[in-house]
Amino acid sequence: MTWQEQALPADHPPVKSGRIGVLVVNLGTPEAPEKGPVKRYLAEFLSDRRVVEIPAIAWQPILRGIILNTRPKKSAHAYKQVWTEEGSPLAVITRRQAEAMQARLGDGVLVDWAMRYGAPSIPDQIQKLMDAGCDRILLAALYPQYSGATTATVVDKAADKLKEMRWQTSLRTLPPYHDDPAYIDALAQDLTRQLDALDFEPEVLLLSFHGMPQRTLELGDPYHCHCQKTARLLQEKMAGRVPRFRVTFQSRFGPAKWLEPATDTVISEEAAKGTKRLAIAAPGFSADCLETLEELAIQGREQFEEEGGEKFAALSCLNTSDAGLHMLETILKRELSGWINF
Ligand SMILES: C=CC1=C(C)c2cc3[nH]c(cc4nc(cc5[nH]c(cc1n2)c(C)c5CCC(=O)O)C(CCC(=O)O)=C4C)c(C)c3C=C
Ligand SMILES: [Fe+2]
Ligand SMILES: [Fe+2]
Repeated sequence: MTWQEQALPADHPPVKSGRIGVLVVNLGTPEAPEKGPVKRYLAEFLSDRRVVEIPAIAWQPILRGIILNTRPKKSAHAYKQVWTEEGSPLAVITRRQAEAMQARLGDGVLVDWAMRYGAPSIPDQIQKLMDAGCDRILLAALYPQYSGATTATVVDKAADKLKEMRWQTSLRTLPPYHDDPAYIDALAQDLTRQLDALDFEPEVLLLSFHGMPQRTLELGDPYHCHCQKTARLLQEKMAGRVPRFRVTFQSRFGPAKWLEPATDTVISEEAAKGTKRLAIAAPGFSADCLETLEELAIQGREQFEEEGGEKFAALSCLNTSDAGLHMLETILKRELSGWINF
């Protein structure tokens, strides 16, 4: 009998079987569009020190005393307007993206998905992949533009899980892809397809990115620069398809100064100067979610029409479009190279 054939002691930890896992991650979303689940979700999200960079001793009383007593009701109402039979759009689309990647990457890898806040959690999904024999995992947070509040906190959460282990899985993380030709091409192709299908020609296309506190830019977070670079490359690629592009930042939260110009301010400015036909895209979101479906498609439209606009279109995110899936397949395969060659 060779040593490889000897039985392991009963209490021996499971032997990993050399499989490769991919964990697709996005922000997270409540379990239901009701006050209780929204409150639990917001409590977890807004307690993350990467998201709200105020010392806990000052922030937690504000969060627990004010925000978690007022915002959940309002947010639950907003979630109700976009909720689907299968659940929250962000979770449903992320799951479908992972399923599509499993089909495209083949049996050589196991693809699963997780939410940074809420369920399925990153630690549970890492455990699941390891239980299935993965000793190498590619952690793919689907944020094209890097920020401490999004990309870094996903890595922190995975590292918290690995901290518990004697025998860790190897981990790779997907780099930001804000200027990757595969991403820019996918956006240009998919937005052009959607513009071609409209029954009007927009005078302006707003490129609306999620906002961040202005302070994060001053502290060196590359997020703002990544958004600007995505926008510049996309405008170059789509040159001539719409007369004007404008970069804006949405979803301001709290009283601090956020990145400008704000999307709602720009919608007002455009309406005030007589723009009648406006389209809006959200290239920083890899999946449609509350921020695109409610804030842009519902509130944005209402605002533009009330202020004198006539034609409005909120374009979809890459989601599971052909262009979007092709892009994800390209960047995941590239990141897996050396582990598995396609
Ligand atoms: C795409 C990148 C995102 C960045 C950067 C980001 C920063 C950021 N967000 C908040 C506060 C909130 N964001 C909320 C929702 C939300 N945010 C993102 C993405 C980014 N956030 C997504 C995809 C979503 C949608 C989630 C969904 O369920 O569909 C919310 C919750 C909704 C609400 O109550 O309005 C809050 C709050 C901060 C403070 C921040 C940067 C520091
Ligand atoms: Fe956010
Ligand atoms: Fe910048």
